[in-house]
Amino acid sequence: MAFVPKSRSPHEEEAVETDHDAPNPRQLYGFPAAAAAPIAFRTRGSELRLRSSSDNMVEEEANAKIVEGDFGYVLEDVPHLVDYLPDVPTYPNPLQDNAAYSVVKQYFVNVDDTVPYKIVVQKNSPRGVHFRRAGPRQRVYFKSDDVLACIVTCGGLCPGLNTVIRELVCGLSHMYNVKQILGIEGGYRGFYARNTIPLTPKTVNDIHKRGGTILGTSRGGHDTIKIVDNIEDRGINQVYIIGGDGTQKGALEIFKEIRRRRLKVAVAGIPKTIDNDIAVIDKSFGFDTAVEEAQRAINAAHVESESVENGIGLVKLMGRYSGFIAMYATLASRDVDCCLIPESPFYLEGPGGLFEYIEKRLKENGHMVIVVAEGAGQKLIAESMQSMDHKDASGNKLLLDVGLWLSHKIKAYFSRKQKMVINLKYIDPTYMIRAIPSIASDNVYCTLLAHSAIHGAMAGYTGFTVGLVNGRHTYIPFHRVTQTRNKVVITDRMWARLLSSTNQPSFLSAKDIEPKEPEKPLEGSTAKGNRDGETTLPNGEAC
Ligand SMILES: Nc1ncnc2c1ncn2[C@@H]1O[C@H](COP(=O)(O)OP(=O)(O)O)[C@@H](O)[C@H]1O
Ligand SMILES: O=P(O)(O)OC[C@H]1O[C@](O)(COP(=O)(O)O)[C@@H](O)[C@@H]1O
Ligand SMILES: [Mg+2]
Repeated sequence: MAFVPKSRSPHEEEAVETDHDAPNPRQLYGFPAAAAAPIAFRTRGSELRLRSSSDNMVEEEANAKIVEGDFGYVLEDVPHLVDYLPDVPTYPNPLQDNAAYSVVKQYFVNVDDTVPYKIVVQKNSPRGVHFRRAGPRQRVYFKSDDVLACIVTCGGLCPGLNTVIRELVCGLSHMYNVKQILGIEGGYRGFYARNTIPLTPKTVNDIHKRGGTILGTSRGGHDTIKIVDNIEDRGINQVYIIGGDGTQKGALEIFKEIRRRRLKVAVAGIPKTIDNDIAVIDKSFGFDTAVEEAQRAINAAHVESESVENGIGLVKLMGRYSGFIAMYATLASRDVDCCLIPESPFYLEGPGGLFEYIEKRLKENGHMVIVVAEGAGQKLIAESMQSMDHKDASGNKLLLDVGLWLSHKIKAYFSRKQKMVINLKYIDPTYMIRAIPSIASDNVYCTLLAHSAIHGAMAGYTGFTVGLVNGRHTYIPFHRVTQTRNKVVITDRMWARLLSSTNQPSFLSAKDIEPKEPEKPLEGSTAKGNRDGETTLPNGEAC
């Protein structure tokens, strides 16, 4: 039977009389209680339809839970425990008795709330893809005393990791009275190779003031079966996984195995990447801190270069596949004359090349500052060094040092030109910008991400990652943030702003610029890459 929402007071949008009457997301979105063919249902006067059913429903749900509504509305929903445990009981949310939160009008998120992915629309645009809004629900699927949560951090460091750990521990304790929280040490392999450490608000109280992660981290070592065996053996029922694209892929595997075993375990991801390369989300935590810290290196490069004749300050910043840190640090600094990123191939010799530009800048200004993202120019270096492709333990490409290579090439070029003596200082602050504690604004952001993850897991959602989409906190299916990578689009306005502010050559000719595909209506999960086909600003705007 279709679910008909009852009349709602602000605190009653999910009102039910008994624990077992809680609206079941399976029913809400057309799944019958047990896996079978989808059914249509009506809510708030609009028809929502499951896009498709298949014989292999379980696998399909792991990858996509798509609901279609009127006027091209598409919800890319996240899994829920009741998808495979239809009889799991619910309880009133303890937040309704919490002195701090109970006074907030409409504290609980309306069960129908979703957030649009594309917000620039025209009169006849379809409503497009939406994600479920994050936040506390009126009913929860875990009794506080029964929760045994664990937290793990994986991949490279990023400012704010400790803040997220702290806020998960304090949020679980203070909002949901959870008493049992374990830290998994040393990344994924810590599940099966290390002992756990108990975490309490007291033990994590001031960790946000420290860089790194108190839990330790690692690359490689993801063994799904061993990890889930361990989760099951320890009786863990909420798993909070903080990490980048690789980590979220690992989290999806863990979720799928947990669901295959029909365990009542919620798996929530908190995306971490200093490179800001995770798809869909507006910005990753720690990114602002990284850009801020990069200013110190750029300032030093500027001071050094303008103090000598023909001074060149060269700064290498992080950015394996995406040049967001370099682009934003350059735009913020205004002292940078040239920014090189992985997305924008460049060349050294000849007209329109880097050497010609350096020479011109030095003649005009007597000094210059170059910022290079570590992933820039990799093809060029590989060609000149005939290097092999090396990978790290997680399978990420190991980069050749573009900073050292470029220093050497620039020096060699100008030593051949005897009339121009240059003075080059190379600064490599790459690890300094990610090993520091997060700045105030990132700390607040970390709190909200941690709280979103907790509310989602308590409400029975699973197999999701939290993320800011157009300034609103959402739950996003894992596969959505791992199938593509967020990159600077060099034919969009933000890169044009950078080119105009530095005056550097674009290193592109008209034939290098692929014609933009004509805009197609977004179709559910087929929509890939940046929304609106434009560069996503870390502040959430598209431009
Ligand atoms: N495709 C994958 N499937 C399962 N686990 C993965 C996958 N890719 C990476 N991982 C695991 O995720 C963890 C972190 O990955 P890594 O790429 O190093 O960092 P990040 O998550 O920051 O991108 C590692 O333990 C790695 O083994
Ligand atoms: O920690 P390592 O292995 O030296 O890795 C350095 C890489 O880590 C990064 O900080 C990104 O790390 P993640 O993929 O873990 O987010 C890159 O900027 C850099 O290339
Ligand atoms: Mg990564």
